[in-house]
Amino acid sequence: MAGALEPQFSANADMGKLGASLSPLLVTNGGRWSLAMEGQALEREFKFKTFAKTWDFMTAVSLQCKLKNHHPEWSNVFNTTFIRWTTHHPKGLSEKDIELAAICDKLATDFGELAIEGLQGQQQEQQQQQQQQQGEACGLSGLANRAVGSAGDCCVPKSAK
Ligand SMILES: C[C@H](O)[C@H](O)[C@H]1CNC2=NC(N)=NC(=O)C2=N1
Repeated sequence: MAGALEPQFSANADMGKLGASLSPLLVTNGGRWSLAMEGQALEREFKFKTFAKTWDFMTAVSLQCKLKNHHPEWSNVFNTTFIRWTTHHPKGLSEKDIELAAICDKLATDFGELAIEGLQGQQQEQQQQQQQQQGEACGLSGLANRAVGSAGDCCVPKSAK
């Protein structure tokens, strides 16, 4: 079960510090993010009223990615954006993933993120898991997975190849 996953931090991470900043982001602690990919990733969906708002949010996120030199695995259809933060090299959750996840939460609020009606954190996570089990290939995480497959080993420095 995704909720029972332990975070897998990338090599050289200060686990105590990362654990403390990660914890409030998680659905299990009242946040909005779920651990995925065997604890190596944080993911969630964002919904907005219109495509224009969604795209503005994604543009704002992309500016932060440029500033931090860190990219998400993400996909978008109409008013919904799926974002997964994971570090490709060294593999696992890093400080940048956690920092950018928190920035996404803040930006989403600024751009008028819609509340997921009637769903509390735990229920929301159950729904996400069901969606994963029901075949992510046609969902937004499936779209992001396809992009990951095509991008190859994007983040391995040339010296380590
Ligand atoms: C060479 C450059 O520093 C790397 O490609 C960076 C850029 N952005 C990155 N983004 C992510 N998500 N993981 C990485 O390992 C990573 N590495």
